[in-house]
Amino acid sequence: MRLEFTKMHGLGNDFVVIDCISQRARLDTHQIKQIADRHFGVGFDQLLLVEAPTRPDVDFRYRIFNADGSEVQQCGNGARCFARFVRDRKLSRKTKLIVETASGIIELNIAPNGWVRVNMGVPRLEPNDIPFIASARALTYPLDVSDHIIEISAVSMGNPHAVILVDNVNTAPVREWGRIIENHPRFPERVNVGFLEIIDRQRAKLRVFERGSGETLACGTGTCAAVVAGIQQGLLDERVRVQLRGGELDIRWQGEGHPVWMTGPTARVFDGVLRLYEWQ
Ligand SMILES: N[C@@H](CCC[C@H](N)C(=O)O)C(=O)O
Repeated sequence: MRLEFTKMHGLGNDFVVIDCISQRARLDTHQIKQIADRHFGVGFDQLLLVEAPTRPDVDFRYRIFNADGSEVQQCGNGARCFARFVRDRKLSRKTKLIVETASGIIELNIAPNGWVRVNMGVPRLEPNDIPFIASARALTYPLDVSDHIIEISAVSMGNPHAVILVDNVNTAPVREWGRIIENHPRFPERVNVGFLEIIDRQRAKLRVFERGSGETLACGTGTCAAVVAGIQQGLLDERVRVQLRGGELDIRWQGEGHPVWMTGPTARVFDGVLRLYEWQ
């Protein structure tokens, strides 16, 4: 199978993007993991598939796979790259795209400078919607993590997120706790784990240990979830600039029932061709 692809990134969260409208792509989990491999493949945090819509009121279908081959509901940095990809490949001339994902509809607005503003949808905070096992909804929940009881917030941005407040993201146990919390039995579909440091009411720092991919240089949905958790706890204002290891994102949330808006850059790194039969 011969497949053209583009390597892209959003703040260092990197992607292989494949146009499945102009070419036929059927990838199994083994092949996805091989492409994800940074030594034997191309390497990516997520694989993004651009597909024809399954309903008349949207422009495209957007599918997302983690490096471990699992298909997931949402990817914020990927959504911005998706918009840039369809514009660069001339799959659409629209500057506002309506896109279906496994967790619902998102709206992508492309600015002339390549930045993209995304309506990431309304966050869900009920434990069952995340899904997270808890007897009732709360601002924070105690969770047992390697002999500690820590406090986490739980937010769904279409995909599940746990958010932990820390004093310093540089010294936070991102990999150690990230791995444990990702697979914690109270998160039946596993979880992305964000470590949030508040600088002031408009600025924060964040590191994210992503479900199925490990720590990434940035996570768009993780950033939205962390800002939602910070606003809910009265620590952040409605508009927040978040510093991630790979750069900065602008997040706006007007509160419960409103969608989260995320604005950030996109980058195209190179185009390539995969010949999957060579790996068998
Ligand atoms: N990098 C992403 C999130 C990708 C999916 C995540 N790892 C999951 O399993 O839910 C982003 O920018 O949002």
